[in-house]
Amino acid sequence: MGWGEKWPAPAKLNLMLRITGRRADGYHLLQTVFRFIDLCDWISFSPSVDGRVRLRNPIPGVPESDDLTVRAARLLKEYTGCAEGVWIEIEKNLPMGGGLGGGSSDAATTLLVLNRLWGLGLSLETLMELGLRLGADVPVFVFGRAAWAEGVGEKLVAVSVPDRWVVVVKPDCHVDTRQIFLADGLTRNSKPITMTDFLAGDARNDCLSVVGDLYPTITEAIEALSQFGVARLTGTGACVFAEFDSEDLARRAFIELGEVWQVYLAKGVDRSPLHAKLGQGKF
Ligand SMILES: C[C@@](CO)(OP(=O)(O)O)[C@H](O)COP(=O)(O)OP(=O)(O)OC[C@H]1O[C@@H](n2ccc(N)nc2=O)[C@H](O)[C@@H]1O
Ligand SMILES: Nc1ncnc2c1ncn2[C@@H]1O[C@H](COP(=O)(O)OP(=O)(O)O)[C@@H](O)[C@H]1O
Repeated sequence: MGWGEKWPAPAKLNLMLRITGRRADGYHLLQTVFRFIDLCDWISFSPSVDGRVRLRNPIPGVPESDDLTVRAARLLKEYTGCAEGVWIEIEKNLPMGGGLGGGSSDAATTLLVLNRLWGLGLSLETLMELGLRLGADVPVFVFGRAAWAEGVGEKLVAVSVPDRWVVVVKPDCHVDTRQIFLADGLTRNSKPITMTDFLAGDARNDCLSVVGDLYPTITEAIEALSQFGVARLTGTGACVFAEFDSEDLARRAFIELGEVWQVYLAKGVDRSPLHAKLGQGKF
């Protein structure tokens, strides 16, 4: 591997999401199943001579120093004392505020790739801990496997979920995760379930009722997608998705829904495309 290569930052889906409690600091305790899809942002890195971390193409509306890739690179420097600098370039394909975890995935790709390029030798566990400081969704992207998650999403156990084709519909709205977790009507006391319960079909998302009330277009997207398959909300939205056993069925839904909605056709994968590219071995 070398400088200048493009590295994938895949999207995730929450195949179910239950809120089972709340910590003293206000963060919510969850049970969720994460799986990756082969829809990706792409990030490349080149060395800078002045030791600074800079973005070649800041995302409109996101100040450079707030960008999760910049924050991830600065955190690595601060944690290790590394004096290197880097130029980061992001090819942004994943919708923001969509519940696909794009910003978190960009951060994880930055942590894993710079750890290699800068020769820092940090373990996956350490990178997951650093990731958690950036956001609750970052650890799973560092982990790189479909996972059953608890805590705020940092207690992860690898799981295998069936291979599926996926259609994702992106309603024309951005959902603020914080706003959903602050909502009065949010269910916060769901009974914990097991992976067996999930596999038997218990796959609801506790955020859906609040999200649907606040954003009627998300309810409409669920209704539209339900004509083709079982439609679910990922994370706190805005995206909704359905899984299909065959590419043909998925493609039919993708084409028909694409006449009205912003849609994506993707394949579910158990292993993150980033980890597949990084290969086995030491992080
Ligand atoms: C709930 C999930 C499921 O994947 O939703 P999505 O963001 O993917 O839609 C995530 O865990 C979200 O993770 P992430 O998007 O990284 O959230 P963070 O930046 O850590 O938190 C944003 C805000 O949401 C609230 N928050 C987040 C996670 C959590 N378990 N409990 C919370 O109460 C907190 O108020 C926090 O300030
Ligand atoms: N590299 C990045 N890509 C996307 N969003 C980013 C990035 N860096 C910071 N953000 C901020 O994080 C917010 C959530 O983005 P994102 O992870 O795409 O959504 P979600 O958590 O709903 O999947 C964005 O609205 C943006 O303000």
